[in-house]
Amino acid sequence: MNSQSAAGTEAADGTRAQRVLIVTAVAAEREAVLRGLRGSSRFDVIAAGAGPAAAAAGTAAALAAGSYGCVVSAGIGGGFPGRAPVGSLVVASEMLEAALGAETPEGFRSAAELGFGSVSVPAPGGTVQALAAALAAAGLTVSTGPVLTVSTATGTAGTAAALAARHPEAAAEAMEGHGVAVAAHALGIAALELRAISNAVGPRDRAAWKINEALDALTAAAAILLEVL
Ligand SMILES: O=C(O)c1cccc(C(=O)CC[C@H]2O[C@@H](n3cnc4c(=O)[nH]cnc43)[C@H](O)[C@@H]2O)c1
Repeated sequence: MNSQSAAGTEAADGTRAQRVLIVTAVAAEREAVLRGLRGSSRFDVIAAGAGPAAAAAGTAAALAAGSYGCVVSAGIGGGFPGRAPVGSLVVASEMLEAALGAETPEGFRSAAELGFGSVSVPAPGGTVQALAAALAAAGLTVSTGPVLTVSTATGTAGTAAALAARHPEAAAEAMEGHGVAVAAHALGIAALELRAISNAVGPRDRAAWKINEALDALTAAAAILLEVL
């Protein structure tokens, strides 16, 4: 007899049986995650490509080929100033599609405002809190909050301000989380998003991105995923 929770499937002997799929965008992120997982056979890690479409398609294909209890969108991301500093980690409370909508003379109208239905997939709250607590206990800087999925990385102060005004609780932005979550949700599988912050959301300064620092944080966080999921 197994007891099921968002954080895992615990067998009668106390062992966890849940298989976990981790979806990154690029190979460097996949390798960073694999370093942290230290060869655990319970986790599969794929690099599905950048953007929500590639992420959703890659996730759906992997879920069709295997049996998983949980899916994690993981990688580097941009942090909203004052919420998620460079080098820190963000565990998403929800994976929110922020780019889908329409321009109007009065400004951007979101897909939700246009009546397209929900553009947000909530993460399982207990697991989010457990993961954030475990990351903090390991000495890592972590915050929780919505992570926005965008198709164009923010590159101006104006876009950053507009996004922050529309989503004042947002902690980070990246390009895949909502796609991964929609694919998982369609199969009734819990989805999480974990971002290591490489840059601030704001005026583009690619040379200033701390990619290696963020990949190191991602490796450290993956080691904690082993304990929590
Ligand atoms: O150039 C490299 O060495 C390198 C190593 C690892 C990752 C990359 C990427 O460019 C990853 C692309 C991926 O990163 C996310 N991301 C990061 N910052 C932002 C942002 O400010 N806004 C949106 N997305 C961001 C995103 O998920 C991309 O798919 C390069």
